[in-house]
Amino acid sequence: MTDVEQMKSVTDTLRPVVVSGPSGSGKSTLLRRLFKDYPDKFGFSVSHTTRSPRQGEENGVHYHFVTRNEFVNLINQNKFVEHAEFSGNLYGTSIEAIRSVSSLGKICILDIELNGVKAVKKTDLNARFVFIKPPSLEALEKRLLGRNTETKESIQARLNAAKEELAYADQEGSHDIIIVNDDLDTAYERLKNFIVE
Ligand SMILES: Nc1ncnc2c1ncn2[C@@H]1O[C@H](COP(=O)(O)OP(=O)(O)OP(=O)(O)O)[C@@H](O)[C@H]1O
Repeated sequence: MTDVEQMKSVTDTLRPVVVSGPSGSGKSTLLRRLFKDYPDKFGFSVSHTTRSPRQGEENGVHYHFVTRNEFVNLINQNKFVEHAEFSGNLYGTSIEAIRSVSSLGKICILDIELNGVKAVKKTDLNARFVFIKPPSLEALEKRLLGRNTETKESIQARLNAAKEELAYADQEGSHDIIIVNDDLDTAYERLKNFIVE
C-alpha cells in the first residue's frame, strides 16, 4: 500500500456510523453490546447545551456549555446535525463534534432519528448509515410494551413515526445496510461485521 492508500484506508475505517431505526427496534440493545465488546474503538461526540454545568462537569468534556444566544447563532449557521429542547434547555450535536472523534482515532457512532440522518447526509462527514429494522410493526409494538417505559399514547406516537422511518428506509440508497433485528445474536453479528470487521 502506498502512503496515500494507507491514509485513505485509515480514514475509511474511522468514518462516522449513523445508526437509526424506529424507537424500540433495538438500537440501544445492539450498541450496548458493541461498546462492551470493543471498549476502545468508539468515541462519543460531545454535545452542546445551554444548561448550566453540574458539579464536576467540564466544558468540552461532558458538554460544550454555551449561552442560548450562542446556541441560536450556531443553529443559524447550520452547525448542528440535530438539536432539541428538553425542559427549557437546548441540546445539540454539532458537525464539528462528530469530526473531532475521528481525528482522535475513534469511530463516532450516532444513534439519531430520521431528521438527523437527513442532516448528516447533507454534510461532508462521509458517514456510513445503518438502519435497524424491526421484524414487523406488531413485533415492534410488543417490544415497546415489553420495555415498560411507554404510555399507550407514546407507543402510538412511536408506531406512527416508525411507519415514516420504514418508508424512508425502503427508498433505494437511503442506508448502506438494513439489519432486521429478529434474532438478536444474528442481528448483532451483522452489525459487528459491518462496523468493525
Ligand atoms: N432481537 C430482539 N428480540 C426481542 N427483543 C428485543 C430484541 N432486540 C431488542 N429487544 C427488546 O426490545 C426493547 C426495545 O429495544 P431498545 O430499547 O434497544 O430499542 P431502541 O431502538 O434503542 O429504542 P429507542 O429509540 O426508544 O431508544 C427492549 O426491551 C429490548 O430488550
